[in-house]
Amino acid sequence: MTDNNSPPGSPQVNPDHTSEANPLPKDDSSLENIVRRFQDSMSLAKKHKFWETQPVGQFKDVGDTSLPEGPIEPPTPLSEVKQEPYNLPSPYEWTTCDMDSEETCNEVYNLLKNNYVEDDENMFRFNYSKEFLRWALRPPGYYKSWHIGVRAKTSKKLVAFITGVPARIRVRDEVVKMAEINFLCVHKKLRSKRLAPVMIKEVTRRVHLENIWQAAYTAGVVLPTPITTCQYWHRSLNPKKLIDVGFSRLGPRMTMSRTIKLYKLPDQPATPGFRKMELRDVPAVTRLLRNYLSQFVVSPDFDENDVEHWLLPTEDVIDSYLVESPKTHDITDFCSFYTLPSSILGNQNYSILKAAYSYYNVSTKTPLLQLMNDALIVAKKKDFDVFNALDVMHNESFLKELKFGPGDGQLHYYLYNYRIQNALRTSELGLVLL
Ligand SMILES: CCCCCCCCCCCCCC(=O)SCCNC(=O)CCNC(=O)[C@H](O)C(C)(C)COP(=O)(O)OP(=O)(O)OC[C@H]1O[C@@H](n2cnc3c(N)ncnc32)[C@H](O)[C@@H]1OP(=O)(O)O
Repeated sequence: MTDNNSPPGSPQVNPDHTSEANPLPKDDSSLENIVRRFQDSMSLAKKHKFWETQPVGQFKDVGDTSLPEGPIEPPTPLSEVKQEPYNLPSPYEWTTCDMDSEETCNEVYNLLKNNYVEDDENMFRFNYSKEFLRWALRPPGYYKSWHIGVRAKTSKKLVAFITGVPARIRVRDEVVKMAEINFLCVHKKLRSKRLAPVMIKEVTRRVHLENIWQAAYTAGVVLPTPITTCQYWHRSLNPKKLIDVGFSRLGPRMTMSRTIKLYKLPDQPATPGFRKMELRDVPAVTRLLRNYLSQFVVSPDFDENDVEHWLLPTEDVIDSYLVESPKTHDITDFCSFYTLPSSILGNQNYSILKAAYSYYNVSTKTPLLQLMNDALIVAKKKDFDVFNALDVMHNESFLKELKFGPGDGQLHYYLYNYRIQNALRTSELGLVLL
C-alpha cells in the first residue's frame, strides 16, 4: 500500500501444505514490493512543496547527528498565533463539526465512508462507525475546535475533514503534550487542488491556540520524515469469506477445506481467569499498562481517565480482556483490539469486512502468544473476519506462530515539530493510532 493510511485489506498469500502451519512470508522481490520501493525512493527524491516548509525532520538532514533531539522550533508567543482561520478557495468555508450532533456525525460518517482510505487496488475502503468516530474524537480534554470540516458554500455539503485530539506522548524521558492528527479526508472530486496543506495549517493553528506545539500522526504515504515504518499483518478468522472477496488467495496446493482447518480456533480462551475488562479494573490496568509502555522509546502516557476512555470495552468499538489470577486476583495480563470494518467495493455477495485491530497488549504472567491466541478466539466468536496487527511493541514474537501473514500495507509514523535522531525499530514503538 503506497497511497493511503493503512490497509483496509491487503491480499496475502496463503500457506501451502509444505510450509508447515505458517503463512508464507511475502516474497520481498515480488513486483509489488519492487514497485513500492521504487515509489518510496521517488518520494525521497521528490519535492514536497508544502512539507519542506514545515518543522518536521527533512530528508536532507537524515543521519545528521549534530541536530539535537526535541522540538525543532520553539513555541511562538500566543499573541502572535494567527487569530483568523486560513483562507480557503472561495467556493468553500470552514465549519467546526460538533460530533455530539447526530446530523453532523452522520455527515462526517458519510464523507469518510465514501472518500476515506482505500487499498491500492480499490477493493476495500475503511468504514469507521459513528460510535467509533465519537470515541476516537472525544477523549478526555478534547477540543471541539479541533474537529474541522470544510463545506461547499452554496450547497453546505461537507467536502473535507481533519481532526486532532490531545494526548501526552512520552519520547524517551520527556512527556510531551501533543495533538494526534487523524481523519484527513478530501472528497474524491476535490483532490489534487492543494486543499490538504490548508487544512493541515488550519489544524496546526488551532492546536497552537491551545498552547500545544507538537503532533503525532500516521500515513500510508512517505513524507518527510518517518520516525519508523511499520507493517500490517493479517490473521484470517473467516478464510472462506476473505478468499471470496479477494482479501486473500488460496495458497498453492491448498484446498478451501484445508485452509479452513488451518485457521480453525478453539471455542473458548485457554487462560484461566481470562475475562472482559470492567470499570473496577481501571486502576490495575493503568498500572500494568504504564509499567509495560515505559520500555518503549515512544508511547502514550496514559492515566486512569485515558485508560477508562481508550480501553474500557464499548460495544463494536473497543474490546479489552485481562487475566485475573484465580488465586491472588491480581491483574497480570491484558489485551485489546478495536473494531474497524471496511466496505467491500463492488462484490455481489458481501458488502462489509469485519476487521479487529490489535491495540495495546501486556503480558507479565501469561505468555504473549497464549494471550493473543485467546484474543483471536474471542474475536472469532464475535464474528470478525480478520484480526490485524502491526509489528510494533512485542508483536513480532507472536505473528508468525499465530498464522498471521504479512500484508502489503505499510504505515509510516510521524512527529510534527519534534526531531528524533535515528529512526526507531518498530519494536521500539509503543504507540497505536486509530
Ligand atoms: C502542532 C500541531 C500540528 C498539527 C499538524 C501535524 C501534521 C498533520 C499531517 C496530516 C496527518 C494526516 C493523518 C491522516 O489522516 S492519514 C489519512 C489520509 N487520508 C486518506 O488517505 C484518505 C484518502 N485521501 C484523501 O482524502 C486525500 O488524498 C488527502 C486528503 C490525503 C490529500 O489530499 P489531495 O490528494 O487532494 O492532495 P492536495 O493537493 O490537497 O495536497 C497535496 C499535499 O498534501 C500532502 N499529503 C498527501 N497525503 C497526505 C497525508 N496523508 N498526510 C499528510 N500530508 C499528505 C502531499 O504530500 C502534498 O504535500 P507536498 O508533498 O507537496 O509537500
